Amino acid sequence: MTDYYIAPSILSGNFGKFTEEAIRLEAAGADWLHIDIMDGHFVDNLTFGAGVVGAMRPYSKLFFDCHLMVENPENYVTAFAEAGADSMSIHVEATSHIHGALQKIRAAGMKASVVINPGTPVSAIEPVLTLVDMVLVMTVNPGFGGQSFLTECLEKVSDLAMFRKLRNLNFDIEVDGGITDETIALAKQAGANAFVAGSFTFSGEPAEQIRKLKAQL
Ligand SMILES: O=C(CO)[C@H](O)[C@H](O)COP(=O)(O)O
Ligand SMILES: [Co+2]
Repeated sequence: MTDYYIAPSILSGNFGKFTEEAIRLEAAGADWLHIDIMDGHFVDNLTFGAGVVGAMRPYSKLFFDCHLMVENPENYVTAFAEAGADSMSIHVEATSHIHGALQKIRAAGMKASVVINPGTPVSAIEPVLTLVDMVLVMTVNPGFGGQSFLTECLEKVSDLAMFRKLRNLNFDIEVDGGITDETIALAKQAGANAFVAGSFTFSGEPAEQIRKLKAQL
């Protein structure tokens, strides 16, 4: 049986109240907490680093699903492991050493996940699909919340699901960007089982918004 995960993104929450937002999302029924780390280089936006993740950690039992939109993410593996991250999702476009970086994440005791931007084909990550616990398919260009879902990315989700079956692999498939109670059904149908939702979660009462998302699964 497939496990499905709703991962609200704290990117759309109140940046003055990270800990309170994490507590609120856990009470609202979130399965994971999606944490967007941006460096102002890989994407044109800046958020925060491992220090904030470590500060939230004692207040939440949620799985911390850390999405690093940073150049050379391999340099931050130890910091995120020490901060209590459960997984690190790193972009294949952000490092010349994706294979070694994913190995380093697992060696540090976290789940390893590789991310592809809308313009990156599945073939770019095929050589590392035996090394990952999850593939994150971006369904918007990374950097900002509140963008529209790119339907054309769904073909990559189905290709990954097919590849996984043919090779008898076992990774989760997450989608990130523009997920609503309508687009989540399309992503699920294509084969995704983890769904990031930032602006949708915070566009109403999070518990009610998460309930609407789960109703589609
Ligand atoms: O990685 C991200 C942006 O780069 C965010 O996780 C994503 O945009 C979530 O926000 P929304 O659900 O509003 O699209
Ligand atoms: Co994200």
